Parts: sequence; C-alpha cells; structure tokens
Amino acid sequence: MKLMEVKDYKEMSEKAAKIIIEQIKKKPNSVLGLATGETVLGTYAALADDHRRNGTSYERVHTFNLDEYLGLGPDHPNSYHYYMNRHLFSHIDIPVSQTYIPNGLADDAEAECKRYENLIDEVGGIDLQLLGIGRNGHIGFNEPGTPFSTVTHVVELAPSTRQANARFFPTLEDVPSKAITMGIATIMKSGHIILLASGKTKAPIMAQLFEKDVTPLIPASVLKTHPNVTIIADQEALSLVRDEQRKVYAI
Ligand SMILES: N[C@@H]1[C@@H](O)[C@H](O)[C@@H](COP(=O)(O)O)O[C@@H]1O
Repeated sequence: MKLMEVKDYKEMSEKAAKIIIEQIKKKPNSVLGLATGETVLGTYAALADDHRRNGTSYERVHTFNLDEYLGLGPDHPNSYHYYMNRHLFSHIDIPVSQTYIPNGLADDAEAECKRYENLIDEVGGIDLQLLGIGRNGHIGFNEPGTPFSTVTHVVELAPSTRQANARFFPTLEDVPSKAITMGIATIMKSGHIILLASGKTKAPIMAQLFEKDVTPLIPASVLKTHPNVTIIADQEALSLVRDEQRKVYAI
C-alpha cells in the first residue's frame, strides 16, 4: 500500500485521473473497475475534460462498476447506472455495450451475481480498480464483517451506510436496503487498486485503516495485503493519521 498525500479534493481528482489516463494509453483495451459516490465525481469530471481536450479514447476499454442498489433500474435517478451515464459514460466515447454494472432489477439476484463475476473473469480481470471508502471502512458495499473470500454477492446495507447515502435520496426511507456488490475477493483480483479519500468525514476511518491490523471489521484493511495499491488522500482525510504512519506508506 502506497500513500500519495495531496492538498485537496481537486488535486486528488487530478492525480487519480492521470493514473487512469496513463493506464489507457499504456493498454488501450484496459478493463477499469469503477466506483460511485461523491469522492470519485471530480475524477470523472477530469476524465471527461481530458477526453474533450486531448481525445483520449475509451473505444476499446471495458468497465465494471463495483455495485448497484437492488430494486433500482437504469432510469432511476438514484441508481448507479444513472449516475455513471450522467457523470462519465455520456461524456466519453466508450461503447455502452462495454460498460457493465450489476442489474438491480434482476429477477434472480443470486444468478445475476454469478453472471457478473463470470463476466469479469471472461474479459481477463480488472486492470485498474477505483475505490472510495465508506465511513465504516466499506469498499464497494462490503460492510464490516464481510469475509475476505466473498465474490459478487447480495448485501443487506448497514444502517450507517443507508444514513450516509441518504443525502442522495429524497428521504432515508427511499434508500434501498439491499445491493449487489463485487466481493472483497473480486476487488482483490484487480491488478492495481486506487483508493481515494477526501474530507473530514473520512478522517476517523483513515486513521483506523493506517493504525489497525488487517481485519474484516475494517473491510478496506484487506488492501494492505494487495501488492499494488495506491491511496490518494487529501490533508483533511489524513488529519487524524499520525506522522509516523504516513511516513511508512508515503510514496
Ligand atoms: N457503495 C459506495 C461506495 O462504492 C463508495 O466508495 C462509498 C463512499 O461514498 P462517498 O464517496 O460518497 O463518500 O460509499 C458508497 O456506499
């Protein structure tokens, strides 16, 4: 795990976009793993901007999103399908047929999980996975306590996660209680993982991530066992991490 400490959200987003663009230049048929939430919005805006200005092409890229709410279809404004179309896919030249997100309306959610996991393997696995971190340490929607061996599966969302994500919905009751998410083992199969963290709300969990040993109670802690992880975090998110810890991981 390597730590890239940046000043603020803007710098975090620019650095993340730069790594993604370099990956695509190096391997035009890259498979990207994508996240949703507020943290990655700036990265997507930077990728869209780069595509407009420099013409970086996504024609041969495939993308797999981490997760989707169960019960929300692509046209629902709170679905992750909708989010991805709005914030990234409609701004770049990626063929829609090469963008994969779990189907939140699948009749058989378990079968959908299997199909999704197989699709990732069929394209040869994810080259570069982008991650945010939940305030309780979740990655994707893998809540604390999830075994590290899990592949794509259906999850019951933690009350704190529904609460944290309620800001995107009209009311808390509108936040679905279940989702499909890549599992921790799915995420760990990726060649390179970038985890982004910005702002004071992430400071307590970032401190835990650096201080504590690897434990399923902090799902993101599994990243310490992956050979190629880059954390890009801003000063606010790192404000509770001790200097000694920062030095251990600093690039
Ligand atoms: N399922 C998503 C995660 O993929 C995301 O990384 C995380 C952080 O979200 P945010 O960036 O809005 O803080 O929470 C959500 O629940």
